[in-house]
Amino acid sequence: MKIVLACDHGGYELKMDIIAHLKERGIEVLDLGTNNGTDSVDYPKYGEAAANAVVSGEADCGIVVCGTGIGISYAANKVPGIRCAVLTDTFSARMTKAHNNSNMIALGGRVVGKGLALDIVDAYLDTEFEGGRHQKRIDLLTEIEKKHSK
Ligand SMILES: O=C(CO)[C@H](O)[C@H](O)COP(=O)(O)O
Repeated sequence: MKIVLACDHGGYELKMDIIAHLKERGIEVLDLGTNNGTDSVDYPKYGEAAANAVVSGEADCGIVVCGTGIGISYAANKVPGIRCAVLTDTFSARMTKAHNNSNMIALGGRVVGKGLALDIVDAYLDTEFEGGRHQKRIDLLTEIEKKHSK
């Protein structure tokens, strides 16, 4: 499995903690920046870049981090085919895979601490999509996307 990560300056430290954790788990990582927490950068570029890596198949899923997780999730969700959830708890982390089959998650470096963030990442990665009635709902989401991309 290969996971793409990207962040802005507000998410840099947490992203690096997540990368270290993923490597400990033996997971391959693609890091698209930003590369420090001091220079101010614009989260839309990083969210889009990570999302592109997911929809192209270069990565299996993505984790993006900004100050709150919100702005960078907006950017990722603008890319057709992306379902990116902002997460602050482990129950939602499990559900967003089991029910929503999210292919990206977003975290806030100024919101969640390292311990909780790593638990969220593990809960997301270790849960399987349940399919069934949930697939029908995801298909409905895709229909909305298609309708509005004309
Ligand atoms: O959380 C974010 C977007 O949702 C950004 O990280 C945040 O807005 C950056 O703020 P600043 O430029 O003041 O560091």
